[in-house]
Amino acid sequence: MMLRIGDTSVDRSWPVWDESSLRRLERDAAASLAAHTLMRRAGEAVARLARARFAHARHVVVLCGPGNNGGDGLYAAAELARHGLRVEVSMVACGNPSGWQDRERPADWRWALEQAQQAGLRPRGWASSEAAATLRGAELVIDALLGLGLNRPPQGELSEAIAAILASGIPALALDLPSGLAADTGTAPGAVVRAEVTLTMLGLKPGLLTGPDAHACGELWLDDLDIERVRAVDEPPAAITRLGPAAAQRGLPRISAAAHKGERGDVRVFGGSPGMTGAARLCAQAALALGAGRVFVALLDPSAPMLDPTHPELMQRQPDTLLQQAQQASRHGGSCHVFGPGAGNSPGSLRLLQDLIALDAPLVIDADGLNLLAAQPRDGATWQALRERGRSAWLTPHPREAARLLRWETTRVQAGRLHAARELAASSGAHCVLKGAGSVVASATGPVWINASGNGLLATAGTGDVLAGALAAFLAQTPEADAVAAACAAVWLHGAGADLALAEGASLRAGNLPDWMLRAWERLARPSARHA
Ligand SMILES: NC(=O)C1=CN([C@@H]2O[C@H](COP(=O)(O)OP(=O)(O)OC[C@H]3O[C@@H](n4cnc5c(N)ncnc54)[C@H](OP(=O)(O)O)[C@@H]3O)[C@@H](O)[C@H]2O)[C@@H](O)CC1
Ligand SMILES: Nc1ncnc2c1ncn2[C@@H]1O[C@H](COP(=O)(O)OP(=O)(O)O)[C@@H](O)[C@H]1O
Ligand SMILES: [K+]
Repeated sequence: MMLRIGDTSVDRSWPVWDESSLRRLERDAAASLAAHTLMRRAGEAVARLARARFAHARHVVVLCGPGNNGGDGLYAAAELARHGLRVEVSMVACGNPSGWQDRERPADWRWALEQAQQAGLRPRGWASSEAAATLRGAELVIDALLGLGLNRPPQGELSEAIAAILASGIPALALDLPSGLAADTGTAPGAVVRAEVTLTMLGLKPGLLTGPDAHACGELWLDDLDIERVRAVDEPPAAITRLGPAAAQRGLPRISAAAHKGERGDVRVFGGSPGMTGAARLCAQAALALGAGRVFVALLDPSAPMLDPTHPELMQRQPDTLLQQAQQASRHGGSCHVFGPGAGNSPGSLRLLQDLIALDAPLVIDADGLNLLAAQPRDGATWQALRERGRSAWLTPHPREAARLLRWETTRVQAGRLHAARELAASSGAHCVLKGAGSVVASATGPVWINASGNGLLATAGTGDVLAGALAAFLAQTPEADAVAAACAAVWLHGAGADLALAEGASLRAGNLPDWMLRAWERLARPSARHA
């Protein structure tokens, strides 16, 4: 079965596999199949997609590397030649042709080379001096240089071939992964192919969904090579799961027809020190828009006006008053607190954060709340209280905030986003939403989700405050047992709103993001889901 990931008509909760799990799956599958079956299926799938997706291409160059990724490419080349296309095959970093059938080479690779030769192809070695000529006139280049086996920056012929693809401007169909992209992390240690389309085999890899170079994959397709075990699952989620609309839909708050405002959750937002009141207001406005029954906001700037005339529904209180209200209410459920947007770093802010951590209500810690936390010793009382609290806490760092919390460099966070999010969750006992393209939702135990929605339009001030407010609105309306599903819904809608804005060519700013999120919600929710 082959399909385009992101096609909403077939969206499922796709499991995502790290390299070692994929290798295990491959071994298990290969053990019960005739020799070379997986490579045959992979090559056939690539040829099928090449012919369908690049139907105009009559002249195809296939660049094959020294491992099984190259073997898949050789079999795909044979298939394309059998369909009458003009196909040229270049063997990159494969050494002298006289050694291609040496026993040290992978058996599948040697078999695929024979298949290509039997199809009438004459694979040639890579000639550095003729790099540009190798690709000249081609309408499609199939990148079968490196896949799962990347273990160091591409050098020599491999980096030359990647550079030639990049310089040629010819559309590239990457086989399994864009060559140079690390499957587990979405980083590129050196040059990386920028593919128009990637057809990945067997299962999705984290590095195609999150990480600084994940976007190198372009349009993403999956072929499961007809291995039953890797099919999309609904329940329970895999260890790592792609967060798409199907999963988001399951986490949407259910609003009963007879609901009253007390049942739709109270959100209390603490933040907005002098000069930063907008951050707390944006957060509160988002909580309101996303359906919280009542939203209270305490601004830490004592001179801030007590009314937001654009949003008279918001109830503004002094910080001490709102804290007292939170202390009295927190045991009754149906509320969520947010600490952080624009909160500053004064001793008073820290005390407030500590008081909120001590309460028995869900708590979202964002922005300055995370910076205050980062400045506290890991073995001190604040972190200890966070680890020991009974109700869920949510940390929503962007990569730099995560780096401060973990005491790492930001580049280290970005070089292993799943690892960073898990590490943060494990050390704090809280759930973590590591923001940035492909946001990662992780818990101390339990599965990790990688968000599939969102785009660069979100890279504008205040959109993180909106996420914190939306998250709080959903958590306040959801029983603790379903908190992760609700958070996933909020994270997905946040990106999906931006995707709708992009599709319509509209401008996006934090202030109108909640409206776009509601439109995304409208599209997602069947009437029965919203009003069940
Ligand atoms: N496992 C699966 O689930 C399935 C796998 N399938 C296919 O197999 C592919 C994985 O094959 P693979 O393991 O042979 O690795 P691959 O990426 O071809 O390269 C390894 C070779 O490259 C070399 N090399 C690495 N980095 C290098 C560098 N920077 N610069 C230079 N050389 C470098 C490395 O050399 P070495 O480290 O040994 O010196 C080795 O020779 C996978 O992506 C998919 O296409 C599917 O068909 C079925 C399901
Ligand atoms: N290129 C991108 N693709 C997807 N999401 C993005 C991108 N850039 C930013 N975002 C999202 O936008 C939000 C920005 O949050 P944050 O950095 O906290 O901003 P602020 O502090 O200004 O509110 C996060 O949810 C992040 O995931
Ligand atoms: K590749």
